[in-house]
This record gives sequence, structure tokens and C-alpha cells, in this order.
Amino acid sequence: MSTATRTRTAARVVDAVKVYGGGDTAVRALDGVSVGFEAGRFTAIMGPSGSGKSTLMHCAAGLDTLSAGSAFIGDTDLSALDDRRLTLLRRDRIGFVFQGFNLVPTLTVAENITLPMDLAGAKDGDASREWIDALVDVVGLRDRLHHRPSELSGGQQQRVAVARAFAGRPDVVFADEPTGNLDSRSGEEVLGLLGRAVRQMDRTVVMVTHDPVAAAHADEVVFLADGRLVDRMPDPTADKVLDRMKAFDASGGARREGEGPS
Ligand SMILES: Nc1ncnc2c1ncn2[C@@H]1O[C@H](COP(=O)(O)OP(=O)(O)OP(=O)(O)O)[C@@H](O)[C@H]1O
Repeated sequence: MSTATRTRTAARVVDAVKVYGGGDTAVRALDGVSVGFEAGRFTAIMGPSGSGKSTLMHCAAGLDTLSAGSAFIGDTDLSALDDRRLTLLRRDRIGFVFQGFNLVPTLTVAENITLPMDLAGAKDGDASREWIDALVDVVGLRDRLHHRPSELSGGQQQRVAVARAFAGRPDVVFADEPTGNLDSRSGEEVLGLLGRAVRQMDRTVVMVTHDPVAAAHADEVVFLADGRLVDRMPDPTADKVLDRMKAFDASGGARREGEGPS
């Protein structure tokens, strides 16, 4: 039973292809990617600029659609959902953290955190009150609950965004460069938080990042190059990730079969 629990896949794409545009200018941003993101794990997606990281995240999270292949949240095939159901799935089963914190300026910290649940009309039962209470402690915002975002530092604002992403206990939280706008100390705090949410609160996080130090907070790093999955690294360290990235620089990224070096 515990094995089954451990190997649950929170999100996955199978043979994912994404082509932007058409004709001579078509860009194959994903070129047959199959990858699963295990529940209860923190996975980082890395790769050179333009390798398809954001495209993979957006398609896996139902923010964009694949040109071919399938994307699943749990057992739900996203391509089988109409727009309304997709919107509901994103609201109820997925949390998002973006580089620019995306908080509502007129709401307090507490209101921002519970906004997705309030919009969903969730009943404020004891279980969810306890969960939010625990989250507020994990993100260290108890003394800021009645402040507005403009009264907080960037790092504090991103901690609010992290709490908001986890508030509805989604199946998976997708984070796109969550530390991109933060200094290194605030960035470390936010990454530590994501890691604690996974390990102490049994959450699932998938994070796109450029930064080997950020990726080292994950349980596993998956590497993309030229729209393909080229490597996976369990138990990453910043040095190991940096070395792997340098190999991409040296080779100019992964080449398609039959394609020579430029
Ligand atoms: N909306 C779009 N229209 C056309 N091409 C796009 C679009 N979005 C992305 N691309 C192209 O698809 C490829 C993959 O882009 P993507 O943003 O997924 O890469 P990335 O690895 O996240 O890059 P970065 O690290 O620079 O953010 C790139 O060649 C990019 O120019």
C-alpha cells in the first residue's frame, strides 16, 4: 500500500509535442517528451534558455494545450476536458506560483491566501481552517496577516503567493521561476518553504528554474534540451547541476538525430 502511495504520479505528459506557429517559422518547443512528476516530491525542470521548460510546465498544468500527446493531472486526461472543466481543474487541483507574485493589492495577506478557496465557494470547515493556520506558520506570516502586499518585502510577498498556492490542498503546485525576482536570501527562504511544504506537509511541487542553487532544493531535476527530455538527476546538488548545465553549453544542447553540430 505504501509503495502504491509513493509511486502516485501527480502530473505527467506522454509523447508531448508542442509546435508554435506554422510553415517555415514553426517552432517545435516540445518534441516528444514523456515525464511523470511523482506525488509527494519536489521536482525541478532545468535546461538551456529556449529548451521548452515553460512550455512543458504550461502544458502539464493545463494553461496551454499540446499539439500532440497527452497531459494528465492524476488520472485526468486534460485533452478530454472542455474549457469550463479545465478552468475548474486548475482552480481545484493545481496551485501556481509565478515570478511576479500576482497578489491582489487591495486584499490583505489573509484574504490573498484564501482567495482561491473563497472564489471556489469552499466551506470554511475546521479542517481547512487548521490547514490554513498551519500554512501561515510554515510560511512565517502570522504577524503580517492584516497587511496589504505593498507593505511587504518581495520575499514576503512571494511567501504569501506560496501559501495561496497550497491553500486549497491542490494535487500539485507548479512554480515558474519563483525566485527570479528575489535576492538570494529571500530566494533561499522561498525555496526552503517549497521544500518544507513537500516534506512536512506531503505536497507536490514542480518548479521551472534557471538556477542550479534553486534546483538543488528539489528531490530530482529533469533536464530538457531542444524540446526533449535528456536527463534526470535524483538528489541534486548545485555543483552537480551546474556541471550538467555546462555540458549543455559545451555541446550546444542536445541535437536531434541526424542533426550535426551548428
Ligand atoms: N508563444 C510562442 N510563440 C512562438 N514561439 C514560442 C512561444 N512560446 C515559446 N516559444 C518558443 O518555444 C521554445 C521554447 O520556449 P520556452 O519558453 O518553453 O523555453 P524555456 O526553456 O522556458 O526558455 P527560458 O529559459 O528562456 O524561459 C523557444 O524557442 C521559444 O522561442
